[in-house]
Amino acid sequence: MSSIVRQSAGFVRIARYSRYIATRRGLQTPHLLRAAAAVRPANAPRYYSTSNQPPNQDGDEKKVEDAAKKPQIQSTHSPGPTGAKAHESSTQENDDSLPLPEGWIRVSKEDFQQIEKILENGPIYLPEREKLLVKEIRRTGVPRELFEVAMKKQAGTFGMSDIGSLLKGVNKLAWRLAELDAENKNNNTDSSRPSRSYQESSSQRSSKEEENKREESEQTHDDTQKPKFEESHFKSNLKPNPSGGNNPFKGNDWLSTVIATAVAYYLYSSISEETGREITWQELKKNFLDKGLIEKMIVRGHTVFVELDRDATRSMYPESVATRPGFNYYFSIASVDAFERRLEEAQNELGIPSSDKIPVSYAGESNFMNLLLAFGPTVLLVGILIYASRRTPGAGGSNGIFGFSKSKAKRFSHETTIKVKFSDVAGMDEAKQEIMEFVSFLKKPERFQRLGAKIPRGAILAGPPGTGKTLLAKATAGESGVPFFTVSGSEFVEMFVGVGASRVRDLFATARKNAPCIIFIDEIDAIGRSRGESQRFGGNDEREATLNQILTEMDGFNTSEQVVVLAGTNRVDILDKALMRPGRFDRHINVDAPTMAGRQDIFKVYLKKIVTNEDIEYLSGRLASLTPGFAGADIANCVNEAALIAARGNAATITLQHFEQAIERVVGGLERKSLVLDPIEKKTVAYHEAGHAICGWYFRYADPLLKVSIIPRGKGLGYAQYLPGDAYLMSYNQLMDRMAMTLGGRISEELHFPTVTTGASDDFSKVTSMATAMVTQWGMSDKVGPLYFKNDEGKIHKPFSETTGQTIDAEVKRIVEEAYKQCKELLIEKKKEVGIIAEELLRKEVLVRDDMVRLLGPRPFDDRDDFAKYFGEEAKKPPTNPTESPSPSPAIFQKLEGKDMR
Ligand SMILES: Nc1ncnc2c1ncn2[C@@H]1O[C@H](COP(=O)(O)OP(=O)(O)OP(=O)(O)O)[C@@H](O)[C@H]1O
Repeated sequence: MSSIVRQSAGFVRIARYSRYIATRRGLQTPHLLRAAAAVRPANAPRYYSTSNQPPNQDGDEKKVEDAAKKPQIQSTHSPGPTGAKAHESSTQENDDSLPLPEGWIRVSKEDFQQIEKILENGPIYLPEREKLLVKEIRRTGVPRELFEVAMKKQAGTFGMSDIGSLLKGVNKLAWRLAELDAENKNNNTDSSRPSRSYQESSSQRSSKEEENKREESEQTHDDTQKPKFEESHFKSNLKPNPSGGNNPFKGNDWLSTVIATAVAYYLYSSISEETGREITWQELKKNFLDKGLIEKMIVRGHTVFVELDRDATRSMYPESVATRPGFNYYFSIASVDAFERRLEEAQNELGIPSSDKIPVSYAGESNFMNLLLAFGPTVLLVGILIYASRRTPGAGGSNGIFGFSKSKAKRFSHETTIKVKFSDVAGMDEAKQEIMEFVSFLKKPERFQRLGAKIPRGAILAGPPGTGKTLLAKATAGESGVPFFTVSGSEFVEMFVGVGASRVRDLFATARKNAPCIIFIDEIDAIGRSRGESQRFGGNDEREATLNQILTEMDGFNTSEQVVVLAGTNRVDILDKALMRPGRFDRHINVDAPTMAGRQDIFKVYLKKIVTNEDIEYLSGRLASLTPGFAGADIANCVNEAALIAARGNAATITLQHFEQAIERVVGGLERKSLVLDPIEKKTVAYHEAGHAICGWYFRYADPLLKVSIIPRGKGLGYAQYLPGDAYLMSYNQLMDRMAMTLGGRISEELHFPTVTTGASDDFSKVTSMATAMVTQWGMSDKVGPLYFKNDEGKIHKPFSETTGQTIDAEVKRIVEEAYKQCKELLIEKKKEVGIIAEELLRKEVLVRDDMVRLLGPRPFDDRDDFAKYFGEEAKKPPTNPTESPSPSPAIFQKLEGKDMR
């Protein structure tokens, strides 16, 4: 395709050039017209007016005399090319004419008209003004090629093969006229030095004048009104230049001729006379078939071309286009059968004997077209595939097409994207410590190699979501300043078999090329799941092949290759043991949810990035104690939420209140202002939450209560917020108090309403799972004993006997009943207090710790240290947010113990 485009662009260039020769370099009309205009005022009357000639002009009189001495020129008309000799001989008869170069022919008036017609209508377009110059060819003669073409045209034998000659002739002529023009201009500018040739020209001019006048009177044309050029400008003693000067088409250069022919064909075919015309069957029958003028018919697809007997047609229709060579009528047919029938009938009607019937031949539409239609789509498809495969970097061969087998790992480099440093990762000092060793290995490998230490190949970072595993890996790359390739385990898995393994190969090959570098495979459990585990569910060969490839690649490193593989997962428990063995992922780094101090550090990192006037030390501590169980990602989100809340209120800085609103939003969910509870439901929710609050206040081991609310948020209709603190061990009593407190809502409903609601189901779920864990995992049941039964819901068979199962059920029930009894005794005792808190809740909707102290007096037990520091008497009081709009609603109650109670 592109070659065709290039080719036609080449034609266009040549065509332009050809035209350029004829119009710019050749005829130089603008100059000519300017020159003509300059002399016209003086000379025009002498040329174009016979009646207004000024009487006393010596020069003119002399010219008239000269003209009278010269013999009259008689044009010799030659009917065809054979008359060329006669034309050449006529050169002597015309003194006004210029010497004829070799291969040029003098033309008669009739021939001149014919040539003029060709030049005006021929393949090369001449602007109107330049056509006037064509008149000059009476004096210059014409190239033989042009003359012959003119004769052929006159005889009606002009064909495609003559186009080359025509163009060549036109070019030669254009060039000659241009030279004349150039010479005349030179003469004009050097008027102070009249040359001999000029004097000759002057003498010739008068004879020309005479001739013009004679022609004018003969033709009785009113040419006097037409603008004419000063002829003296074209008279010169210019030596003939048969080779055409600088003409690029000079001589018989075959290439020029071929190109010229091609250009001419292109131009001519676009403007030439028609080569065919559609005709109806009726017309064809009436005008040609019935008269026996049809020689042959050719069926091509659904078109029939009619070949006429040209001589017979010429004798019958001498003026018809049908007589032109190469001209054919054609008509369309619906089907070949129908056409044959019709033709047969028409010929039978005319009584044409079978031996004289019109021969019909059948031609394939076009071999090329047929081939194109048959093989084109296939060739195109194959071409596209090959093209696509070539475009894929490194494609072909083992990499296959479209890059399916290329690793999708994203590459980051120290200079461009990885700006994370260890200082940006807060609250996981041990993990940082572990991983920093990789950095020193990448930076100074010789320190390890010198002592014969083997460089660790990789580390698995395991921990809950959002705890900063990816961040830690990025910081490692940022600190070590090496390229960092990050890819998710799921990106190895594709629907094509073998793709995962080849992507692993590609990833490691790229990493080796860029060593030293770090590969980080996030969510490695997507491919690193234990092979034995997956067999149980039918297995997945593709995933296993990918895992095997990772194992192979990690084995394939030699100790000097500085490629470190880090992997992140939330499910380290299901990873294949082979992956975890030393020599592959040597280090197992736990990245757990941050402790209180860790959260404080993380808060500090993010508080630095926002605008706040609060004391960062106090603020970060308070926020950290408000957010037990929060991972780094939750903290980052919380700080951002606070900034958004502050911005929404057009605040100048972010205050503690904004942070607390943000935490509440993150913990409890979005406030549901549209949820309107009816009064009974609202009252039930208030008493339910008051039951929890009273339990939290009066049970010794309950977590400190922070806030009670009956504003619906997230999925819950109300909630009580406790601060459980970072408890790593829990005693039996703590568990019992927590269970009793969780049942406080339902028991309060029982005590204050005639019936109970569905709102306590989430409480029951928590209580049940706590009691079950006490019996089956924590060894807190004497009857079951110190046994551990893993609660795996996927397993069909329980890991204990039927009898043990019954014992477990009985023990779980017993523990829950004990907690129930404990709670009921307290709430019966504190029934009045429950009522006080519930009524206050109905009024204010949100109660904070201060309200509880005001209504119930101080809590009878000491608070935890951290709680006392940030929320006790000595601490600044957190601003309350009682202004949030009330909104009652149906169904489920949900409470929050920090984050755990969701
Ligand atoms: N210790 C931390 N210090 C600072 N920012 C942290 C920390 N942990 C998490 N973040 C923030 O949380 C975002 C998410 O962390 P990251 O993607 O590293 O978690 P992850 O453990 O890889 O999670 P997942 O297991 O879901 O992939 C980080 O971009 C960062 O903003």
